[in-house]
Amino acid sequence: MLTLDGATVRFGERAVVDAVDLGVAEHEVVCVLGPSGSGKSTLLRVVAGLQALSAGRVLLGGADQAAVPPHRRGVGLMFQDHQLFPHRDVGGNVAFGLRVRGVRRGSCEQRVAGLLDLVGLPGAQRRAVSSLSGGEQQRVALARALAPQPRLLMLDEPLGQLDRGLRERLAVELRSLFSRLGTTVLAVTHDQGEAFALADRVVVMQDGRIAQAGSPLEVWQRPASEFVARFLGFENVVPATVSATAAATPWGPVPVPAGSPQGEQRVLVRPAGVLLGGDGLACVVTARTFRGTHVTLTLEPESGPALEAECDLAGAPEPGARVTARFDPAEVVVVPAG
Ligand SMILES: Nc1ncnc2c1ncn2[C@@H]1O[C@H](COP(=O)(O)OP(=O)(O)OP(=O)(O)O)[C@@H](O)[C@H]1O
Repeated sequence: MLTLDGATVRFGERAVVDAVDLGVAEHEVVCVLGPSGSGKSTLLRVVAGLQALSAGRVLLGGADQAAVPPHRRGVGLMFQDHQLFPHRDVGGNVAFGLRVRGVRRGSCEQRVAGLLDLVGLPGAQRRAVSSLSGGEQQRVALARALAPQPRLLMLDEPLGQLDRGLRERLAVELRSLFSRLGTTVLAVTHDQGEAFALADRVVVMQDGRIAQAGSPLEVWQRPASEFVARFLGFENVVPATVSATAAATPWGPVPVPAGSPQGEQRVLVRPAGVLLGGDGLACVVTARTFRGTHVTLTLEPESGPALEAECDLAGAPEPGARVTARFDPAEVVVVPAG
């Protein structure tokens, strides 16, 4: 459906999108994830035809888009601030793309009603946009983007403005909606939870380049670099010298899975892999955070940086308690620095 081939955008000397190769298959939902300024929005603008390439190609359905203006590309774009027309009602907003394409009033009204059902706002045609909550406005913006049946739907921080609870719920709803409709989606977000809930495939960007691409599970289980690991929120990452199945780290020896890369690397220990008790690294508990199903502890070890540990609600030690920490190799990943 979509192929980016060495796509590069330079502003002055700086490549904001740097030789990106990326494919999106029909019916696939791909989420581009990355910190602010990593080039995500520019990438979407390139595909939409709103930003010219300095080098490389954009192909849609196999056809080079270099000479195709934005309105002829058949892509829908939904921005983070949803940009609804405040003076049109909900129906007028959803119908906008249909009316400009010359769809007749009767079939237009039918389509609008169907789309509002689809996004969970049945019968909302005559409501004023200003009377809607943030989440409802988001749904209207989505219905408007879906209305012309774009072959590729692009979402820029689709749930960015909403509070966390609503964002998670809408991400799950969107995912099921897209799979029912068979929509091909390229979304960008800086929120890993949103990306993981929405996507078949996640693409992590770092300074205009792809740092890692894979299924949410692959990326979560095996971050490709220290950058990706930290971006996903993993804090337990230290320099390490790996030899066979042990790594020398500032925390002392850490067991690593067989087949791990050897030599100077970084070691990531997932919080669930920091086990309390037994013969291990002496630590003091400095913080305890309740997470609903478990407790996250911050430990200050006798050597090395702070450690984050996850443990059961029952019997979780209090701040100030002295504990020992061991490491479960199943939760340890050796990653390259960078
Ligand atoms: N027209 C422009 N001229 C110069 N620099 C630009 C232009 N557009 C974007 N940039 C720069 O390119 C970089 C990438 O911007 P982009 O908006 O693609 O990042 P992003 O990953 O989408 O960030 P955010 O999550 O904050 O929206 C930023 O440093 C930005 O300042």
